[in-house]
Amino acid sequence: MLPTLGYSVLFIIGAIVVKLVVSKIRFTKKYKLPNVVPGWPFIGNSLDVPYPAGMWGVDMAKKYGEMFTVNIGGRRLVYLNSSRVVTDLLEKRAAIYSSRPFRPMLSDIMSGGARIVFMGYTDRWRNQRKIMHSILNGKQAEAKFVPFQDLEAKQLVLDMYKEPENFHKASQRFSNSVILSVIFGRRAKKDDELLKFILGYTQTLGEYQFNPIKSPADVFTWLSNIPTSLQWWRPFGERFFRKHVAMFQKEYDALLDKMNKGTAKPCFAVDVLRGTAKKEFEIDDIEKIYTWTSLIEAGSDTSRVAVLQMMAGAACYPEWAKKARALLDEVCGADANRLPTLADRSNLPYITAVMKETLRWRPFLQSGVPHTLMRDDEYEGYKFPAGTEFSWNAYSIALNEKEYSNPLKFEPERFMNDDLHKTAKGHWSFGAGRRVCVGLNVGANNIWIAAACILYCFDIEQDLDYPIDQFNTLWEEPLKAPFKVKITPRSKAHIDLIEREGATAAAADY
Ligand code: HEM
Repeated sequence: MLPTLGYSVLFIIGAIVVKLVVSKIRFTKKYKLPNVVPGWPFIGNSLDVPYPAGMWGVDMAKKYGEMFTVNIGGRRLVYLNSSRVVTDLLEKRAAIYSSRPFRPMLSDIMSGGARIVFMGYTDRWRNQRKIMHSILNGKQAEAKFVPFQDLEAKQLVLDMYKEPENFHKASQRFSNSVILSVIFGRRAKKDDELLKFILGYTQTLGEYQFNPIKSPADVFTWLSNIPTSLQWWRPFGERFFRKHVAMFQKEYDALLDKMNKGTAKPCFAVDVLRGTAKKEFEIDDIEKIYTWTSLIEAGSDTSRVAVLQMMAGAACYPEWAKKARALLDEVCGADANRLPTLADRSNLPYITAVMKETLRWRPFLQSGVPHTLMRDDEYEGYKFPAGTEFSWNAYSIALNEKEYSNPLKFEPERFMNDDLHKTAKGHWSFGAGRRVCVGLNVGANNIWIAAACILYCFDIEQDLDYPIDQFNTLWEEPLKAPFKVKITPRSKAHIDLIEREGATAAAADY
């Protein structure tokens, strides 16, 4: 009996090995991927990619050149390390390079299949994207956002003045409040419950991204076919989903209550609930919740981090901040006459360059976001199978001197050119092709007004006892300040201005 069982097991193992070898030979005959990085059997390079991956990406690009391929548990991910190849593939061939990897845990279990950022290139994605586009872009949308951005920036400088050590919290509240006002018609409070909840779960989503231990089915996707009772990761994912829906349901119910009492402010959610929004918005409640939630999380986290990076840039390279200050003084007065507003954009092109350089200097998504190829493709002698993933290697492009002169330096002058007002041109921080950030105009204005008000009001300096690590800082650190910095008001007149305009902003209660 035993020898027979032993032979059977040996036979099965042998058959699997032969199958693997045959499919590998077939694959190698048919396809050719660029610079395949050696990995371990079965798990490939799953354990090699650190988080954050920025400086790892820089080193790998130096070693392998314009493209290299890693294997994450059988999924092939090609890193694109130059603007040339990102443009050729993700931009020019966007029609077939715009899907997303299949993520049974993150997308389906944890997000009910309704979170746009994880969706494939499907009709559902197109519809949600259309909805978001209509909320975020165009002249009418801008007219809705700008008053909130101006108001929240005033409170931002007040919060930084009162509690400079909590500058990260001030930035969190600022960006979150802008998008909350547009979506739910309410401001974010200090230590807002929803904001804390978002910061907590975005960190969890980050930790679960392609983590073979926490989220094995996203790495070894075939695991999603085993019986659900054996999927040990599933109960956590389902709990995460239920908690998420319950939290946003609370917002939804609070808004319904305000609508019944006649106290609801005009906002996007009210339009949807009253049925006055467009036809695309006829979607089920889970999808409504995820449309709002995606806007609130993507709209908060990215801008809050960018504002902190702008401050790190000012502390590390003070000469550009001095120049920006002088230009702001010409427009708003050297004696602290008034805070800048977004209406000043046409008179302050240098601040627009500061906004673009903030995005270029240290991209928020350090090694990009994978786009999935939808059918087989060929490029410069390589043959890619459908399903291959491609990511722009953001840090490696941003810090490469073939792409930018003096790339380590924060130097807004590099953007003072004819493309200044093309927000996404000259850097890849908003992504590429058809998946490019749908909120880029809102994000750009958030950074613009925050930078203008902060640079006008404060001296931002390094704390020499704690120099800023420009390369390995985890900028998106959710619970504490990612670096130390000294924030000092410029003068008594500036303090008066901050208190005066900040107090009016803080009093706006809705
Ligand atoms: C500094 C600000 C921002 C940065 C750096 C940023 C960056 C990005 C990046 C890199 C992507 C992925 C692009 C790709 O896959 O090619 C993305 C997608 C997205 N962003 Fe932003 N973003 C910012 C602000 C915003 C804002 C303010 C909103 C909304 C209010 C927003 C909403 C979204 C959404 C919904 C997606 C998913 C789009 C899709 O998958 O089709 N973002 N963003």
